[in-house]
Parts: sequence; structure tokens; C-alpha cells
Amino acid sequence: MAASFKIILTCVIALISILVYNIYRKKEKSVKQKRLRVKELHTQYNKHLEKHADQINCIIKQVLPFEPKYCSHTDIQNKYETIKAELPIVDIPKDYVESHAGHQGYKDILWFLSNGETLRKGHNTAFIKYESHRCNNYFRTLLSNPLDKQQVDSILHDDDNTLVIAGAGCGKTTTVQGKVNYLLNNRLATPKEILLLSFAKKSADDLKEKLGHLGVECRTFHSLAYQIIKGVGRPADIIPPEETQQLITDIHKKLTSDATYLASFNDFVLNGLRPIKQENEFNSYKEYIAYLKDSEFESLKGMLSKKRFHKNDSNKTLSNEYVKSGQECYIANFLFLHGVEYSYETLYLYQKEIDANERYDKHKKRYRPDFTIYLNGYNEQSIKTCANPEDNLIYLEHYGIDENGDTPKFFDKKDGLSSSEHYRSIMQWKDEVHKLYRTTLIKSYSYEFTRKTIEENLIKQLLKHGVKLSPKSNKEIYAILQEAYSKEIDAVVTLIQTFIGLFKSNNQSFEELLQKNRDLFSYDHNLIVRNEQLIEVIERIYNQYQSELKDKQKIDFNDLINQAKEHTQRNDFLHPYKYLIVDEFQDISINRYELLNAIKKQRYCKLFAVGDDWQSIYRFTGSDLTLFKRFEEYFGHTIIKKIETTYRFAEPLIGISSNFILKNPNQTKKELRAGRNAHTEVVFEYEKNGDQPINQNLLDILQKLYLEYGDTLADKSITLLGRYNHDIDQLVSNINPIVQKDQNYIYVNTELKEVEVDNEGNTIRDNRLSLQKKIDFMTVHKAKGLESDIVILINCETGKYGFPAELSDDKILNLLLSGDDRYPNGEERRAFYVAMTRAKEKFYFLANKSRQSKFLTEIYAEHIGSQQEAVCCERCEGELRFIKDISNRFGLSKMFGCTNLKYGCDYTTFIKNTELSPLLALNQN
Ligand SMILES: Nc1ncnc2c1ncn2[C@@H]1O[C@H](COP(=O)(O)OP(=O)(O)OP(=O)(O)O)[C@@H](O)[C@H]1O
Repeated sequence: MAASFKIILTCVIALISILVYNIYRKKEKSVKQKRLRVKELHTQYNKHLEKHADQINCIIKQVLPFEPKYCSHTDIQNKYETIKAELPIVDIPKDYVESHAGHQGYKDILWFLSNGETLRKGHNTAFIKYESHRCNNYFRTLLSNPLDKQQVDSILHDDDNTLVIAGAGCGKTTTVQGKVNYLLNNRLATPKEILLLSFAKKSADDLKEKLGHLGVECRTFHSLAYQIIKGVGRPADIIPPEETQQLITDIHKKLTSDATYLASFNDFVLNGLRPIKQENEFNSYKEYIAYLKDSEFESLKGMLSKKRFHKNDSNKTLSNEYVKSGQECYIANFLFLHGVEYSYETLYLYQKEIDANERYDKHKKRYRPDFTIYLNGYNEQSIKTCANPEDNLIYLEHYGIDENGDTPKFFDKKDGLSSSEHYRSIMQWKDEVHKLYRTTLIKSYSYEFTRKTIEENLIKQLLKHGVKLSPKSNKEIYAILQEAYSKEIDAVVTLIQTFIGLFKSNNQSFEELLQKNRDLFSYDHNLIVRNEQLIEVIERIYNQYQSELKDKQKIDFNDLINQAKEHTQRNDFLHPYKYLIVDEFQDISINRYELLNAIKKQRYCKLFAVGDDWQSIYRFTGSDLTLFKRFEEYFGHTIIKKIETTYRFAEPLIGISSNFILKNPNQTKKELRAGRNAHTEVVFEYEKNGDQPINQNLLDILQKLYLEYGDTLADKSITLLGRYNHDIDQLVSNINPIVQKDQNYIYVNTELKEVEVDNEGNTIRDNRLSLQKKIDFMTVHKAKGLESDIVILINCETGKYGFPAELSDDKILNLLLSGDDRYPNGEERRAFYVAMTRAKEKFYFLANKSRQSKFLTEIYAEHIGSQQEAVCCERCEGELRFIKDISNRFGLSKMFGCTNLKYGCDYTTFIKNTELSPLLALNQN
């Protein structure tokens, strides 16, 4: 037993020993192998260092060091490329003990490869610091004014792409001048290697005047494109933009002989241009009134009467027919275009009888049904002498209720009733009145517009009551539109021109656009349909336009750019440039970007772009803000710099204008500051005479200016700005203070006075200035880039042709614009900003208060309104106007009414004379 145990134990011990031995052997072998591998690695690495000793040396000496100049993103990428091409990279063994002479150099190269970007930034910061110090005197004396720190900093940054974001009057052109001079002076480029580009001829000529003598090429994009095409040997016959516009207008005229085209076009002018919104879309009465003011619904009949009256047709009387909603405008036009004789809001036949009973209810007093329709050849005048008028007319009431009989949510509650209950009680009262006096009443409802049954129902009811309908032909309708809505027709044609310009610049297809229309406006079916209708019209014009260009063997400006891009892409044209410098970069369009990109891709060159996205106002020539906003996504690695000191204007205009433009969240944040210790005043001047020409207001402004400036006023530059050329028509010729008027200026001849009397009535000062002055007038778009001591913006009103001009901001353009430019009225807001920033010393907003633009309301509320007591209508926040004095047992009081009565707000209030606030007292005038 004991023996066998011993044997077993011996065996176990022997086995364990063998196991332990084996483990030990294995470990020893592995250590040996590892040592061998490390040795091998070291040998390999040493061989690598030896083999590439020259390259390592060369890289250390020639590639790694930064030259004493700006190192661009491409420069460092080139260094990486050189290193990779010259030196295969191997890992340094972890426990390598430095024994080789090349080791440290190799290590430095590896470190450079992983830290190059940080090194580049450090180098550039140091270089710019050094260079601005070195060139301090140079930049101080280069131009008439010393360049400021941000301008110099922008110039010295010399990356692949540099975008300089400027403010108005911050010296964009000055910075471009500085850049060109610096490049030439430091031999970074020869004159032939620099191309200066701008968008408008005026600005390219300005650059030529300032820099042409240095031998650099200054061009517009179009002249560059022409040059490229000419170089290829096929000079094109080009039609300029004015002719393009004329051609599109002519094509439209020709197409009006086509019945389908004409029907679609007429329908768009009548119903598509200002789509009718459902009243329930508005949250407040204020919002609703603002929409009515912007849309300015005027019936065809009203417009015709106005036009004929203003043509001095003595047989005509003026009947202003401002309908109170888009739906009523639609009904009025429907009646008119079906040959139905009607009048709008005429007093009810038995109004006197009703008034005798309804003394205190204003909804029932002076009852005016919406439409009075005359039968059997009668009209508003002849019915007065008719023996039995009720047999020859019917009334039409249009009720603003939905299918459940509810009113829009912003309607007022009344007498303890909800707005719907109150409205329905009035409807019932009207039914009773017509029954009582045996007059015929037909009705239409808001919800019929949603259901699209309005026309069908109207026709049915009118025919039932013996109204003869004689619908006008499309040709007749067009002739009426030409007379009544001529500006609308022009606006649609201009919209089509803008659309075609953007369309050609974007290289999209109509199929793509239709799809985009469905996707983008999926929330609004009516808008989709309305856009499709317009796209159909545009496509007809576009096809004809392209085929006429082909027949005439001509190309337009967009083709010019597109063709030049293709030649550049095919290397038909080889560019010699090292630098592309673009001024006014905010005006860049998709096809101009593609041309720039083709040049850059063909052979490396740097892009230096200067622009101000706050002043991008050339959307109608194809400019797209996205290219500015997302510059780096389009052009690659970019350095962004800002120049924010404005040498033109100062506070408070800087604050007011910056605040205004930054309401659009898509605009770049900038902090403008004044470059001189000055003050630029902003003045709100409200017209006193309502619809009178503004001559007197202008005289008042000049008189006030005289009190401030004295005789030096004669030397001040004064500019009148308008949104449209026709804004100057608000000024009337040949009456004081205007002696002459031209499209581009007015000539003022007046005497200004400064008279002061003491307490006894003795004159202590009597200064007079006989002012004969030419005051320039121009549109905001023309004024871009210009400046004046005093600027007066004369169109600060609401409406289709107001400012913002609602007709120019059509949603259909969103199909061709990127998301960055879809802020409501964004383009008009920028144009308003451009207007404000032309002034050096004083900026005037001149407006009629009851028609003031929403832009002006916004600025006024933010900068002035808060300092004054608000005096406005409690319902729609419109201005109150004095109506009459009232004397009753409570004493003397005054009646005020809302100035938005024209748009349907009949709010009135009575204020005791003793409680009148100073501002309301002022409103009596
Ligand atoms: N560093 C400076 N110091 C003083 N004045 C300067 C400086 N830079 C530019 N200016 C002046 O400011 C004015 C506006 O310059 P410039 O016309 O280049 O501005 P801009 O940015 O192109 O203007 P806008 O944006 O309105 O088109 C010019 O009179 C110019 O001489």
C-alpha cells in the first residue's frame, strides 16, 4: 500500500516538474523570440533611417520650416504630400533607444504630421503680428485714410479662400485696394496674376479707376465670361438684361393670343397674385388688418373708376371701392366680370326707417348690405328715380362664418354674447329686415371659398332671381386687367423674369421644380396649386424665350456665364491667375459660383471675397445668399474675417439699422461701430395732409434742417430715396417748394427762415436762406454703394408697391432659393437696410401714419414707441383720428375713430375733454 502510494507520488512530482519545465521553456523561447523581433525591428528602423537619411535631412531643412509668409491650408497639405512622397512612414519601435543620428529628425517629422494644423495656426498668428508691425507705416500711408486693424488683418490673411464680411460703409473697396497693393508690393503676384471681379459695371469701373493703373484686370463676371468665350474663338451675340426683359414682355404679349395661356394668366393676376387667406388663419385683428393693408384688395370696378378719374375724364366720378376682404374682392370681381351691375356697401333702401328704430346699435344703424345688385338695366344712379326699386334690385350679404356658423377667432365679443352668437344675431336681424321690407336677400359664406363652391352657388342664386349673366371673354378680361391692374400685370411679368433668371442660373428642370413645390409647400394645398398654375405660364414663356434666342443666335447673360464655365471646365481657356479677388460678393449666384469654381479647379489660385450679406438685394439677377452664408461648404477651406468699423454713419443709426436687419435670423451677426466721433440722427416725419402730395412735408424738413445747419445747409448733399421709380410721382411739379421735377431729381427753390422774438415781441433774430437746390432722387437699388449727408426715404408705406413691396416677395421664388433666404420679406428688409445706411448725418422716414409700412411700425415701436404713450385703437391697434366734438349731459367730449375704417375696423371711442392725453390732443389736427 505504502509502496504504491510512493510510486504515485513520484509520478505526480515528475509530471509537475515536466509541466513547470515546459512552461519555463516556452516563456524563455517567447522572450528570446521577442528580443529577436525587437532586434529585427531596430535593425529595420536603423536601415530605414540610413536609407532615407538624405530625405529626412532634406525634409527637416526644407519642408518642415515655415517660410516667412502666410501658410495656407493648401501649403500645409502640400508639405504633407511631399513628406509622404519622399519618405515611407514606419513606426518607431517602442523601446528604441536613440542611437541613430537620424532618429530625432524622423521623430520631428512624425510629430509634424500629426500636429501640422496647430503649428500652421501658430505660425500664421506670429506672422500676421510681425507683418502688421512691419507694414504699419505702409498701411497707414497707402491710401488717403490709414487702414484700420480689421482691414489690415483681412488683407494679411492669405489662405486658399478668405471671406471678408463687411458692414455698410466699412471700406469693402478700400480693403480690396489694400489687398491688391499688398500683393504687388510684396511680389506675391504680378499684375497679370490678379483678377478683380465685381457684379455691376459701376462697381467694376470703380475698381478699374482705383486699381487699373497698376495693370490688374478689373471686370464684371459677364465681361470675364465674354472674354473667355471670345478667347475660344466663338464670340457670341449677347442680349443685355434690358433686352432680355423686353423679350420676355414681348413673348408674354404674343402668348396672350393663345386661349389657354391667357386664361391661366388672367386667373393668376386676378386670384393668384394675392392669394385669399382664410380669416381663421389670423390670431388677432391686428394681424388680419396688416394682411389687408399689405394686400390692398381693390376691385376691378373701383380701380377702373380711379384710373379713369385720374386720367381727368370729366364724365367720371371717383368711386373708391376698397373692399374689406379678399373674399369680397373676389365676389365684386366675379359680378363685374359677369356683366352684373352692382354697387358696394350702398345704404339700404329703407335705411331711414330702420335708423328711426335702431338709435343706439351701430351694427344696425345706417345699414349697408355688402352688395346691391341692379336688375333690368338699372344702376346705382337710375334706381333712385325708379318707382318700385325693390323689384329691380337684390341684395347680397357675404357672411364670414365657417360651416358650423362660427366667426373667425379674433372677432369681438359683444353684449355678453360670444362673437359667433353676436354675428349670428346680426345675420338674423338682416333676414328679418329684408322680410319686413320685402327686399330680396341672397347670401354667400366664407366656407364656400374653402369648399370651392362659391362661384357655383353665386351663379345658381343670381340666375334664380333673374340676374342676367354675361361672362366676359378672356380677351375682354385681359383688356380690363390691362386698364385696372396694369401694375399687377407688370409685377407678374417682372416675377416671371426674375424666376427665369434664377431658373437659368440654377440649372434645374421644371419637373424638379414641380416636385420641390409639392415637398416644400406640403402644408398648403392652395399654394401648391397656385404655384403650379404659374409654373405652367412660366414654362410656356421660357420655352418660347429659349427658342427665340436660338433662332436669333443670341445668348443672354446667364448663358454667357454657363458657357464660359463649360469652356473653363474643358480647359478651352487656361487661366493665368494666382488670385481671384471679388468685391460685393453678397451678389454671387449659383452659375457665377460655378464659373469661379471651374477656374479654381483648373489650376490652383486663391480666392479673396469681400461682401456684406446685409446688403444682398439683387435676387432678381440670380444672387443666392446661401453661397455667402455657407461659403466654406461651397469653396473649401476658408478663413472668415470681419470689418465692422463704418466710416459713413454713427449711432443711433448704427444700432437701429443693425437691430432691424438682424431680425432676420439668417443674417450674419456683426457688431458695427462708428469710425468717427459723430452722431447720425434718425427722424420719423409723418405726413400731415393725408393723401396730399408730400411737397409740404419736404419743405417742413428743409425748414427744420435750416434751423439746425444754418447757411451750411446749402452745401449738404440731400438725397430722396424711393422703393420704385414711380415713387417720385408723389411729388408734384410746379408748386412750392418744387420748381422742377425729373425722373432723377427735384429742384427746390424756396426761402427758409429762422426768426426769434423776445417776450416783448421784438425780433431778435431774422435769418433767411434763399435755397435753390437740386435734390437727387433714386431708387434704393440705384443708391447701393452711394452715400449722402441727408437721406429722406419717401416710400415707407404699406401695400403692394410699398416698402416692403409685397408683390416682389412672392413665395414661388423659394423654389429657386435656398433655405437661407426664405425669411418673410427678407430681400425687402435688406433693401430697407440699404436705404437707411446711405445717410451720413441724418436719415428721415417720411410716411403717412395710417398707411405706414410694417417695417416702420416695427422700428418706431422699438425705438420711439416705448418712450411715448400709445394712442391706438383697442381692437386693431391702428391710429385714432378725431371725428367730432360731442356735447351731452356728461359734458364736453371728443369722438375718435380708427384710421383703419377703410379695412373694416369701425372702432370708435369717446374721451372727455378733461381726460384727453397730449398725444390724442395732437391727433385732432
Ligand atoms: N480705414 C479707414 N479710415 C477712414 N475712412 C475709411 C477707411 N476705410 C474706408 N474709409 C472710407 O469709408 C467710406 C466707405 O468706403 P467704401 O466705399 O470702401 O465702403 P463700402 O463698404 O464699399 O460701402 P458700402 O457697403 O455702402 O458699399 C469711403 O469714403 C472710404 O474712404
